[in-house]
Amino acid sequence: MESTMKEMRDGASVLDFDSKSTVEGGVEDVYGEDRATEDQLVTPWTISVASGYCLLRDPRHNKGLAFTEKERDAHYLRGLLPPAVISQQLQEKKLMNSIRQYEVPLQKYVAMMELEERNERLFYKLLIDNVEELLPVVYTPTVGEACQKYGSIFRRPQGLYISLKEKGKILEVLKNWPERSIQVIVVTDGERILGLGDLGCQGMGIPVGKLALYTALGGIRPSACLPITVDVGTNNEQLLKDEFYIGLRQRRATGQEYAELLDEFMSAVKQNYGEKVLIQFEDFANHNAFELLAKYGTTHLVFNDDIQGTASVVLAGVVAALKLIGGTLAEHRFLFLGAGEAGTGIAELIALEISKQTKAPVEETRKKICLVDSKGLIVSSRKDSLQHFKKPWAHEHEPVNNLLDAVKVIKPTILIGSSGVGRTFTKEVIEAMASFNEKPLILALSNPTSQSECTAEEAYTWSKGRAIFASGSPFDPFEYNGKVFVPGQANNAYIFPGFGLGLVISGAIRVHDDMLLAACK
Ligand SMILES: NC(=O)C1=CN([C@@H]2O[C@H](COP(=O)(O)OP(=O)(O)OC[C@H]3O[C@@H](n4cnc5c(N)ncnc54)[C@H](OP(=O)(O)O)[C@@H]3O)[C@@H](O)[C@H]2O)C=CC1
Ligand SMILES: CC(=O)C(=O)O
Ligand SMILES: [Mg+2]
Repeated sequence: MESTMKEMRDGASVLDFDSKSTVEGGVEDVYGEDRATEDQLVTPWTISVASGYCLLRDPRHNKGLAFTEKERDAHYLRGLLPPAVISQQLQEKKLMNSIRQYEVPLQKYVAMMELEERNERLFYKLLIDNVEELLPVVYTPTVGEACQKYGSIFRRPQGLYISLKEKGKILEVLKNWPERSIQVIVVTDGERILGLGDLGCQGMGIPVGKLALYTALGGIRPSACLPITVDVGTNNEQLLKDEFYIGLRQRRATGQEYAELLDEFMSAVKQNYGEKVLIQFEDFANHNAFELLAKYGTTHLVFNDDIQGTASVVLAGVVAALKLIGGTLAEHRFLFLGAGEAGTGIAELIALEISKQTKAPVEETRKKICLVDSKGLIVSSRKDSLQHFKKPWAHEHEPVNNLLDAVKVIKPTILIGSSGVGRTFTKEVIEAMASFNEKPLILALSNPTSQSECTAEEAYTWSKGRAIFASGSPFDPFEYNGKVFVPGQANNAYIFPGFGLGLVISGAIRVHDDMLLAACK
């Protein structure tokens, strides 16, 4: 052992390279480091001990200038740091000062990601202590722009990439991840990133951001969190042409090829981490999201954040808003713009809760809720052509082509935007809501800010200060007629970290609707 270690230090005779090597090509230096060819690889050896120079480069343990005198002695750090010892509190102050100086949100994002790569404890300290200020940086809206530009800002992998190239080897890929005790996985296939569409492999920013919140808001150890992007290609032409694109350069696999990769992934996760690992599906397109949830909901500990997390947080928001707008849940009429994952997920949980409260069957309570999609109001005459998750919402009603007309005929008390399309709550729509509601509840859930159905300013101005408003991405307080209105944020971030924590610490192995209702309360 002794001699092997010495040989490794002295120049890697361990690998038994000599001048008679059969390796063709490659340029050789005295350490044999450049012997690798494409056919014959040189195994990269590192001796990893968390002390000295390596310790300063290990984000899990590095404290930078906050290492105390005693720690500097104990961990062989003398001389590797300037003499000043700076407390974590002061480090935090310095970093917040420098982050505040950036005017471009993406620069703040990059600064935060660099900090995470350098000093993980400090990263989480900043995030926890300044959550209101930094949530829009590491999460929506800035994470949306980060995903769009991920190819350019990508430095080091922050999670696992499992692509079609890894088919048949996913279990091995999972074993490449340095941590063993994984409790929460957030996985995306990048097809519906916020309201920005298909960003392929660059969707990785989303699982990374979501898991940062699992730690900052849920208290799950960072090492127990694993962000994963399953790359089955992208249909985003711009990315396919982008020379900096980091993903598979092919159109999306579908059908059996897609299902088989996902199936291998789900089996490998269970085999590697056991039955109690939580898998959160995030930002899949709806044609896969509902199917994956139905398929794996009975065999794995999974939930879909966009369908179920959003439902839980929005129901909680509506129930809280009843204190302002009055009435019981059952006394309200709901209209949605957008009948996808978020829209139908929220609608179903509201119907379920009304059913619980009133003892009416859920088939009846669903009738209090109407949804508009890109083709107009969902009505029974459209039933045959509807995707399965829309069918329960195809009520008996005359066809209505657009949102404004739907608002006028249905006269909802609560209007919820989950369309992914910005500025769809027009002046006419908000004015109509305000014409028959003393306090219309307006939720513009779509992310990021550019896709919000309306801004806070628009909701308050067009309703003459009467709207109760919340949005998926945050808006600043707005002053109208001398009164300051503070908009709420309706985002699943308010629930998934706590929900996930509950699942993990309770030892649950399946997620049930009752848990979502309990979380909502
Ligand atoms: N605040 C939060 O916590 C959350 C917010 N979201 C946001 O919600 C948005 C939608 O997400 P998700 O439900 O998963 O997406 P989906 O793609 O599943 O659903 C989008 C829905 O909007 C409809 N739609 C699209 N364009 C229009 C339009 N111009 N007029 C009317 N309807 C339209 C679609 O219609 P059709 O079916 O006819 O195509 C579809 O029904 C995204 O922006 C996402 O960021 C999502 C989850 C959580
Ligand atoms: C918040 C979120 O999950 C989304 O917009 O997709
Ligand atoms: Mg999402």
